[in-house]
Amino acid sequence: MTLRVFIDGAAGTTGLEIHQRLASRREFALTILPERERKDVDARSAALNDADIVILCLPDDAARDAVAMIETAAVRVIDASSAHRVAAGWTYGFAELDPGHDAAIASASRVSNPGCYPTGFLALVRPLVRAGLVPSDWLLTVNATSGYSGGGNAMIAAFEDPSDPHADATAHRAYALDLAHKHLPELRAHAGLDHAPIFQPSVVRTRRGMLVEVPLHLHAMPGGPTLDAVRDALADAYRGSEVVRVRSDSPGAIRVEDDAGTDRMTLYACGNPESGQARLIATLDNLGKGASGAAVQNLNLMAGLEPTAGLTL
Ligand SMILES: NC(=O)C1=CN([C@@H]2O[C@H](COP(=O)(O)OP(=O)(O)OC[C@H]3O[C@@H](n4cnc5c(N)ncnc54)[C@H](OP(=O)(O)O)[C@@H]3O)[C@@H](O)[C@H]2O)C=CC1
Ligand SMILES: CC(=O)N[C@@H](CCC(=O)OP(=O)(O)O)C(=O)O
Repeated sequence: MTLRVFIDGAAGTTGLEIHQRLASRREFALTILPERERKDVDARSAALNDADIVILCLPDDAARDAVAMIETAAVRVIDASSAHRVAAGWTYGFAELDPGHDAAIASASRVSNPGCYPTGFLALVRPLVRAGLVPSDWLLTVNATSGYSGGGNAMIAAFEDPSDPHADATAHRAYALDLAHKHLPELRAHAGLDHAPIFQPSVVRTRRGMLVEVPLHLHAMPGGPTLDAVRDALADAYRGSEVVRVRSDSPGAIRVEDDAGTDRMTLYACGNPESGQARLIATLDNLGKGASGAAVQNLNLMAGLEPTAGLTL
């Protein structure tokens, strides 16, 4: 059966990438509104209610409005925005979050795609909390770097503006200095932590890619887990996954672009076994596993298809 899929926000960075990934898929009949109608409430309402599955690639407020416009739970939703990531009645769309979580997504009516930074953080931390290696009340920090496409069309235009002589002035910019970034609720809740981490994001002059890092003083933690125990817990959590890969080595350097252009994520447990200090690192593409790739993975699951169909791994 061909499923009718409406991408609301298809002219945006995330929506465009989802459109490109789905354009050649025969299992789906896509609805994309023309430029003159893409913000027309009547046209969007008709498309939203005529679909089997809608994918929202909109700012948070517009995503909430879109959900309110849907008249029946029979229309299933994947929301790429941060509007519903800790909302009751929504399934968090990170298939590898826990064993069996892919089945919860497959049967869900309302699925919220994870944030790009949380995808890296949760992949590193949640299995360690689940295994009891990181206590739920431990205080964590997450340092992260994103390509500028993470800021959508507006940030891409600012970094690439040919008319601005200063457009290339920024190599690296720290932000969210008020420690109130919109990702904090999902970072805490889905990691299973009592306290939100200190979240230190930055954006760099590369178009896409992401590096998310969690430092740990293993020696100070209850039980003093070893670096090997941490690496083994990560390897156990993602054994058999085509999307999330755990490297057993510790390379000399890891680049923000290492997984750019793909829908995969790579995890590392680096550090110094002598001093008992670790640097857990995830690389992914903010527009791949961090957004559009995850949305297509969730769509595949909800449609009962091979989860990795159409993904670049
Ligand atoms: N970029 C990324 O790496 C990631 C983005 N996301 C999330 O995906 C969502 C989309 O982000 P992104 O693609 O980057 O953003 P963009 O700004 O690139 O795209 C958003 C699109 O939504 C359109 N839009 C805004 N309001 C409405 C409306 N009322 N009705 C219809 N269309 C509307 C915009 O049109 P116009 O520009 O004309 O206003 C634009 O085309 C966000 O919620 C973001 O948090 C999630 C993970 C990663
Ligand atoms: C570089 C940059 O600005 N990144 C965005 C995060 C990406 C985004 O808005 O989307 P999600 O919340 O859905 O991940 C930010 O920090 O707000």
